[in-house]
Amino acid sequence: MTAEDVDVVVIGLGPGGESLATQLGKAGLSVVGIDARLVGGECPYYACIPTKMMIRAADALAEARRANQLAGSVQIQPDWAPVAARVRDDATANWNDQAAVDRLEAAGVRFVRGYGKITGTDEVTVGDLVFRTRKGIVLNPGTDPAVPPIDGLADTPLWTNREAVPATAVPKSLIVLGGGPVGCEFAQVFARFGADVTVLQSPDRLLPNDEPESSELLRQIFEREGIKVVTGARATKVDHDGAFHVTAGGETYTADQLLVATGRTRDLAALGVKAVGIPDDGRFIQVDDRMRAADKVWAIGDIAGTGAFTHMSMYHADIAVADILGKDGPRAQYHAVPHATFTDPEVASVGLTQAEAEQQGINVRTALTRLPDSSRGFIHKLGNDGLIKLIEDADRGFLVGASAVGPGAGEIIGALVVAVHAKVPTATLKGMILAYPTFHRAIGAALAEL
Ligand SMILES: Cc1cc2nc3c(=O)[nH]c(=O)nc-3n(C[C@H](O)[C@H](O)[C@H](O)COP(=O)(O)OP(=O)(O)OC[C@H]3O[C@@H](n4cnc5c(N)ncnc54)[C@H](O)[C@@H]3O)c2cc1C
Ligand SMILES: NC(=O)c1ccc[n+]([C@@H]2O[C@H](COP(=O)([O-])OP(=O)(O)OC[C@H]3O[C@@H](n4cnc5c(N)ncnc54)[C@H](O)[C@@H]3O)[C@@H](O)[C@H]2O)c1
Repeated sequence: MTAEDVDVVVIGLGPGGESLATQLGKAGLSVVGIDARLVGGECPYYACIPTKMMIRAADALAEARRANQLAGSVQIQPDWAPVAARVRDDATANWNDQAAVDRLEAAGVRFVRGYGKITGTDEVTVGDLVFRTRKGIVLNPGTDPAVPPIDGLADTPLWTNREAVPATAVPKSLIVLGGGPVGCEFAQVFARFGADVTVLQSPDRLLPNDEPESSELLRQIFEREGIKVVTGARATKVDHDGAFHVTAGGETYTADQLLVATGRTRDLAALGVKAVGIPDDGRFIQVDDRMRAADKVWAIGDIAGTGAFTHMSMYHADIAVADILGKDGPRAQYHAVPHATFTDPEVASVGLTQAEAEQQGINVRTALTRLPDSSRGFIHKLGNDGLIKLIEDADRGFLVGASAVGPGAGEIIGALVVAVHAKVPTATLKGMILAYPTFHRAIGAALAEL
């Protein structure tokens, strides 16, 4: 096979890879973008966008139910059909990426659908095509759902996010294995559409990467909504006889459907990373602050292990683009990475948790205020659950982390991202004027406790 010479090959076109390839193509480089599945990756077709459409619908139902106590009498007949149609038609164009391929090609990128592999220094093979790169290779392979090696689980008709997103009907009953962001978001959606949902989570709380107070509040709300939450429950056995029977923590739970949401994985050996000196036995690819993983190799997105979020993939892309184009762009820094889990209430955070700050030896001072105690919480009444927690470095006098749980917490956290990112002195934050009566005004109440 004769190799073709190009400037850059991008293996995997998740949100970051797509953006990077587009930027480099527009900058005049000869770029080949390779994806085995759909251009844009998990986020537009099986993750962020369709799941947030499902959540929008589930939240509309919850809000309509609240109207019964706030605004009269409302009759609700949940129907999954409009949700499934919106996911199929609006979010994913029936899982067709032609529009994304067209956009990429309009930017001058050559798109190849197939599984790309590094087959030598500066060399990538996809099917019977071989490319030799002048400037380098960018890896944006993202992750596949991880299905744990539980006795009896393989070969059952389980769901991961890739089957739950295209679902055309709501199961009567659902076991959700894993209480991280994926498990929690889906659990509440399907419960609000009438499924009898049980979450089995092996750690002792939901969303273990968030503050314990956030986890505890979400658990209370899930239980209030009729979702069964079993923590400390590591699944060890699955039987399927039409229904799923999952054994965890000595008990057996039965449901019509099982959704596995136990994390993500990527086979680095299949990507051929060893050919450029990158170890292929770990979960992630180590990168420096310019996203360099090896000589003339960059890795961006989930695979970099700095937070599996679309905003991180896009952030990495811009840094790698600047480096590839030889520009003196900003270096990656991770002291103010935000995330939001879009349950109701939303659970958002930025920077360090209290435990992480303490582990780093920071002299931590914390403050916590509850949204129902705020004026806006009092007005809002039903659905006002939430909190704001601040983590201050007391010696240096600025916030190193913060959490917000509540209606619109993913928006509230924006103000705290600015504070943590820019290391704004706590004294300066205390002088802010916050509009009345907003939920974010509770940040002021929390600051007053520091
Ligand atoms: C259910 C769910 C909901 C989520 N919701 C949110 C959210 O609300 N907000 C948020 O910020 N994040 C969310 N995420 C996370 C988000 O989807 C990812 O962080 C995001 O997609 C970025 O991933 P990535 O750029 O690393 O690559 P991915 O999106 O995983 O895409 C990688 C692409 O590479 C391709 N590929 C892999 N290997 C090869 C190869 N060897 N050759 C060719 N192609 C290859 C794959 O086919 C895929 O298209 C969610 C995730 C899930 C599962
Ligand atoms: N809104 C968002 O930003 C959003 C939404 C969804 C997913 N994501 C990202 O996608 C990634 C994947 O999310 P996820 O929730 O699948 O993974 P996760 O790793 O965050 O959570 C999975 C949970 O399942 C538990 N678990 C593992 N094996 C188990 C078993 N056998 N029995 C019971 N519990 C078990 C794990 O301990 C963990 O707490 C995350 O990194 C997250 O950042 C982000």
